[in-house]
Parts: sequence; C-alpha cells; structure tokens
Amino acid sequence: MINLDDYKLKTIEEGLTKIEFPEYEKVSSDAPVFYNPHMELNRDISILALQTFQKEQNREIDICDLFGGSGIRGVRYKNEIDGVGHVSINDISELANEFEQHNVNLNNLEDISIHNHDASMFLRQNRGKFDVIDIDPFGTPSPFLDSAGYCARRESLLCVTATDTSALCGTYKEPCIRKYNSKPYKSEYCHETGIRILAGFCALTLSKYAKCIEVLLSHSTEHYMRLYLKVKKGSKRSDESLKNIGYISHCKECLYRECNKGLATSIPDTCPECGEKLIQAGPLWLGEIQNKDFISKMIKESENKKLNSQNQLLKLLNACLIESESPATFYDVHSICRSLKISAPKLDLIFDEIRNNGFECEKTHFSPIGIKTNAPINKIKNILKKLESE
Ligand SMILES: C[S@@+](CC[C@H](N)C(=O)[O-])C[C@H]1O[C@@H](n2cnc3c(N)ncnc32)[C@H](O)[C@@H]1O
Ligand SMILES: [Zn+2]
Repeated sequence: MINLDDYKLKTIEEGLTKIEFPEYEKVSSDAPVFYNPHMELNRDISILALQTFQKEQNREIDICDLFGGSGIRGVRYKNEIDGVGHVSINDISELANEFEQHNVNLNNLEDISIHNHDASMFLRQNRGKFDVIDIDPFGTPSPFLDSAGYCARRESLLCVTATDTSALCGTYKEPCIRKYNSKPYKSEYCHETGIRILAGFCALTLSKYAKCIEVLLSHSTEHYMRLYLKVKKGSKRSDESLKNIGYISHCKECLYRECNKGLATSIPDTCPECGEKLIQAGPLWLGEIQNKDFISKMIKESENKKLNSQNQLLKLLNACLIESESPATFYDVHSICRSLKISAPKLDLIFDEIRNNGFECEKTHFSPIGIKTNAPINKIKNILKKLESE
C-alpha cells in the first residue's frame, strides 16, 4: 500500500472538480502521476462532447477513462456531466491508481471503479460495456485502437488524443507509415492532413470489427490532436463509410491539390496546372471532420457548465463549426503570396473578393491565415494579385 503522506501534494481545480497529485518539476511522462495543465481545454471540450452525446442518447452512459493518470477525466466526467452511470478509470501505474481513488474520495463520488491493467487488456475484458471510451495516452493511440474497435458498442462515443503530431504532420515520414500505415506530407495544411490520417486509421481499424465512424468534432491544438467519433455497427455501413478513405495529391510548385476517394483508386501523377510531379498523402479520411449539428449543441451546452477555458473553447468550437461544410485542405495566404512574390493583402478583403467571385470561402481553426474555399488555386492567385495591385 502506498502512503500518500510520503508525497508533497499539489491541488488544482478544473470545472467543479478538485484534484490532488504529487508535485513535479515539469510536465513529462516521468512525473510520478501525470497531470498536464495545458490539457484543461481538451478536458473542458470533452465535458461538453460527452454531455451532448448523453443528451442525444437520452439514457445513462457508462464511461471508460482508459489512461487515468491522476483520474481527472473520469472524476470530472462523473462529477460534471448529467446522466452518467458507472465510470471505470484504468491505468497501468499503481501509484496513479492510488491517486485516482484519492481524487474520487476527495470529490465524494460513488459508482467509480479503479483498475490496474494494460489498456488493451482492460478493453478486451470489458467488451460492449462502455458507451464512451476515452483514449488519452502518451504519444500515439495507434496500438490501442484494435482493442477499442473490438470493445466499442453500437451507438457509442470514442474519444482519441494523439500527441505524436510530428509523425501525423509528416515532420518524420517513417513513424507515420509505421504507426498509422499512411504516408504524411508536410504541407502548409499538414495539421489537417494529420487529423485526416488519424481519422482514416480509426475508420480502417474499426472496420475489421464491422464498425464504422462518424467524426463529430476534431481539433488540432498546441501539441496534440483530438477526435470525437460516433461508432456505429454493421458491415454494410462500414463498407459505405470506407468510401471516405482516399488520398490528397499536392503540387509543391504551384500549390494545386486534389482529393480522390477510394483505397485502390487511380491517383494522378502530374499537376494538371504546371506539369510538376504530384506528392501523395494517404490513405486518409476525406469525409466530414466537423459535424455542424453536434458542435452547435456543444456550444449551447457550454451555457450550462462552469468551465475555466470557456472563452478559448467557444472560440475554437465556433471556428470548427464555421469550417464544418468546407472542402478538405486549405490555402495558406502567406505561402501563395510568397510564391507570387507579392505582399499579402488584408484577409477580410481576400474573403470578400473570393465570395464576390461566386465561391465559398471560410476561415479554419487549423491556421489564422488559412482559407477553406472551393475556388481553384489559379483563381485565388488572380484575386491576390488584383488585390495587391489596388
Ligand atoms: C497522458 S497520461 C493520461 C492523462 C490523463 N488522461 C489526463 O487527462 O490528465 C497517460 C497515462 O497512461 C498510463 N499508461 C501508460 N501505458 C499504459 C498502458 N499500456 N495501459 C494503461 N495505462 C497506461 C500512464 O501511467 C499515464 O498515467
Ligand atoms: Zn503544379
């Protein structure tokens, strides 16, 4: 039995919940019990997503916090979300388990159990028991997705964090191929490509268990990516859903890009605009990555909750909402202007001009200088040149 009195404790408050854990020097996986204050926004958004999901399901939901750490997710989910049944908090570290129990007691909560298993083993032993599975590991979630696919029940919610963004964004190509069986490409929209690679890998992995995904919300924030996936069951549905897997072909010379759905589809080799060789990224998810209806409900739900990151999360959720019906990939104004050797016109003017030309045009949470539009690259270049000369 570990004696908590041996540790100098730090106390923090998030939402309506108080948590204690051993004080540490800096955030790292070497901390005796892991707690990262920079993830509060992630946890606050999770509170809204799980509450929205619970209301949509209109029943009690049982939750699995698979990588508990201090237990902050599981404890907050039970403490701050209505309609929660049993919460299971799992962690491979016994010390983490001690603090998870301590934090359950600190918040006077019942109907929470603490477990000490390898994450995959825990899911395999509890097939079909959870309405929500939250995967928040160190680094990549990839090794745990098979067990999540095996365990997930129909009409459930799968939440996935990935902190190995350098692999997903293509800074290092091999780790992405190894972990996600997908080729990344480090373009100006690589964070979106990364999220699509992660979603595509989830879809392909779950399809082995005749389950498919609908992406409800996805965001790339600071050092991590996070997906909220609705899981449905059925082989026909899975076949249908996999039609969203495909490739992005990119020209680094003129910034042209195109998306082609299909795993074994033919992909163009050369750029139709300038004749340069195209670079391919994928397989990845080319379906929706933001669900307008779900995100609108989350924004409404934020009025009912006390969340420290309220302003920041509303900014992020509204940005995700705005981009929800836009095409895959975005253009980076500075990259295009650099290639044209002109200075960048004001962003508002660019948006107005693209719309005046009859195209859709929206901002994106992925980048403050990103444009999501159905206008082709040459049209955008002409608009930028015209605006710059005025
Ligand atoms: C990133 S931390 C979890 C953070 C926590 N969810 C939060 O929001 O603060 C990852 C945790 O996973 C645990 N862990 C590492 N490998 C594991 C495995 N194979 N199975 C279960 N837990 C594991 C670590 O002990 C650590 O507490
Ligand atoms: Zn080109």
